[in-house]
Amino acid sequence: MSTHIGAAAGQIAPHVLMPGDPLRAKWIAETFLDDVECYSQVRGMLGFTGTYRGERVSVQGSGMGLPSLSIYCNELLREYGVRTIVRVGSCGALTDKLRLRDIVIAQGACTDSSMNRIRFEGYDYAPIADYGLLRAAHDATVARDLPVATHVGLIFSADSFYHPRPELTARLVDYGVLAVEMEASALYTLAAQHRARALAICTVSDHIVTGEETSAQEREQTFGHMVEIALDAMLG
Ligand SMILES: O=P(O)(O)O[C@H]1O[C@H](CO)[C@@H](O)[C@H]1O
Ligand SMILES: O=c1cc[nH]c(=O)[nH]1
Repeated sequence: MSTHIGAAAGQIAPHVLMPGDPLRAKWIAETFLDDVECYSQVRGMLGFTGTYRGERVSVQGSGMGLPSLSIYCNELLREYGVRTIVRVGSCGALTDKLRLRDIVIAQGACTDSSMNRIRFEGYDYAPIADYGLLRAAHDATVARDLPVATHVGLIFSADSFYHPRPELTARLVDYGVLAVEMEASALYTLAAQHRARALAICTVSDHIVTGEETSAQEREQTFGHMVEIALDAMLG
């Protein structure tokens, strides 16, 4: 058992889906996996292992924000031998090119977090997705002919959900950033450190431009297309 994950050695698969919401983790496990076992309930941050088309897959909640995700990623990568993590998150659309429920595959992640400034002593590091996963996820969206649009591009991993400086977010949009969430930058950095594969796929739950939003229940239980893409990419 690690400090924050109550699993024994071998209970977690090498491939992990990682939503922020632990109840989305439960929904994913119950909806998409067979032979599911819950391996952790520590702090309510649920973790499950099951099988998808015969392959073992785990689903681990990360909580919200880079620091929380970093705890779970560090423990998965250091103590449980995890090799692939695909975040299946929600995000806010920052541009009218995106619509509610569209999918964003995060090629790279900008951030206002100081975690990497501390890690790299002021140098800028560019956290990017694993190219093989990114390409496989994009191919999966084409093969599945999804009823929602998919966008590949930059995401902003913010420290604040209620951002105090929206004018700075607007500047990021001028430089091509599509959407805001709160974890991908840390996920990509930790995966690089541990020579693991990572990708973040997010469904647009809020539209910052139009003010549209989905309910908490919808964020928990209806963002299935990104999960299908993630499973195809991870196991394909
Ligand atoms: O729905 P999840 O995966 O938690 O992702 C997004 O939702 C949370 C904010 O509501 C943040 O964690 C953000 O990244
Ligand atoms: O971080 C997030 C996630 C969803 N919607 C937002 O506006 N921000």
